[in-house]
Amino acid sequence: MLPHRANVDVKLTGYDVPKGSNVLVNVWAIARNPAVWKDPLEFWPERFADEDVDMKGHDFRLLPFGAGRRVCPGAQLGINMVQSMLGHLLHQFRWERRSRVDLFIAYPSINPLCEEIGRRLIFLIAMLKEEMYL
Ligand code: HEM
Repeated sequence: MLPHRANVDVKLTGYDVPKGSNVLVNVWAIARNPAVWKDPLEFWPERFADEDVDMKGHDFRLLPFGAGRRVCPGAQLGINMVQSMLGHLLHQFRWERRSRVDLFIAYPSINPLCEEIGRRLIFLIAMLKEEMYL
């Protein structure tokens, strides 16, 4: 999650977080935690159809838009845009399932790209942190 800064001394689940600390919620780890999600590394979107998972910040298992006071104000617009884009793709193209696709095995070249993008994002965040309020 985007970094935030504690503006007061606070105790969180037994840990002292001093005022001024940078705080990051590790959503990457939450999403891959088998205690939270069954077979977390499986691409299995039906998992969300089976239970009612709020994605606007009330269910801490899934936080695509963050939570609390700094939750993404564009969440509904984002959801509408994704649905509209998906609808257009489904409408304009004929889709068929050839075989089971493992995205990471099928496109190994994506991995280094993801890592590079990740590195650049971390660099960008570090720069923003210097320049701004993060
Ligand atoms: C699917 C699309 C989107 C995703 C996944 C997304 C995700 C996020 C996340 C994770 C945060 C950080 C929340 C936190 O720190 O707790 C955020 C913040 C923010 N988002 Fe989005 N967002 C999306 C679309 C949009 C759109 C369409 C807009 C505006 C039109 C927008 C405007 C913002 C703004 C202004 C913030 C900063 C809020 C603050 O710090 O007070 N987002 N978003």
